[in-house]
Amino acid sequence: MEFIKRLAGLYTTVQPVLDILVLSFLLYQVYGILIKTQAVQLLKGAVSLLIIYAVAFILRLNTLLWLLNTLAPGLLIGVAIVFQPELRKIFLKIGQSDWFRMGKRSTHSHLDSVLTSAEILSKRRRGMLAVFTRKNGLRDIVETGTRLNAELSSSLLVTIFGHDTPLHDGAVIIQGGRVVAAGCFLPLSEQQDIRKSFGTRHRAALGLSEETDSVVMIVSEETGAISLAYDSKLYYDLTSAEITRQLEGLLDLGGDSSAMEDSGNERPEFD
Ligand SMILES: Nc1ncnc2c1ncn2[C@@H]1O[C@H](COP(=O)(O)OP(=O)(O)OP(=O)(O)O)[C@@H](O)[C@H]1O
Repeated sequence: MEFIKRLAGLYTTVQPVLDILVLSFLLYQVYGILIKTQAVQLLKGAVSLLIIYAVAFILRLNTLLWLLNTLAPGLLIGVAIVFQPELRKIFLKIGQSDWFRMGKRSTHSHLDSVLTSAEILSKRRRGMLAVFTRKNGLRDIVETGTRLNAELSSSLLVTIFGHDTPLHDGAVIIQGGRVVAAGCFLPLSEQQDIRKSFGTRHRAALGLSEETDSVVMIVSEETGAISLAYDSKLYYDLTSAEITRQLEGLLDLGGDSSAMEDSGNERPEFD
């Protein structure tokens, strides 16, 4: 009995810390999702309205307060309509998050296999789209293609993308060293400021990176450029060393993905 009382006493001390930790974690996750879905505009709008409301409340600007209170339901519906794509992306990310996933993770040799195949395909001017899954599951995307569940190897990827077979059209989904599916259809990005010369392959890679936390490697059929798309950005025409460094960080293989921001020539490719 004494022990339970002590435990309860200890919990009372720890409770505020736990409260703050859980709240910080949730706020951090929400912030991450907002940044990655480019819904910061939505946040800025909401904060501006809150500030106006607070000022009106403190200064007792009754007419403004009345107007804001009257318009609030309409504003909420309006915001939901105007920011429907952003809200959709936020909910998609939350819904697909699999924070407790225990599945196998990608390793260095998986990364090397994909990069080797990308280099071979690049020389042969064959296009490729390879998706590395991270926390978000891609069940819906996998359903659009053909399930393979095959062991990942560079020869398998070169076989898929190097020949005009039905599976070369679309993307392969890679998870934990296995090619889960091929010929998958990815959502197309609607970003306007992406380079005009980019076709649907690059748009599809960018589109998936807007809706999920996946990393997509693209080989351009036209130029042979190897690029990466993640966190709603496209990093065009990277060297093998840059790709390795990025993927090491993004797939938790001991590298540093923040290196992208530090080096000059690796800016996202928009104009
Ligand atoms: N939504 C999509 N999901 C998956 N793959 C797609 C999608 N849209 C296009 N692709 C792939 O991209 C190919 C068309 O590439 P397109 O030439 O339009 O793009 P691109 O970005 O200019 O690339 P490239 O530089 O390789 O020509 C299709 O044959 C198909 O394999």
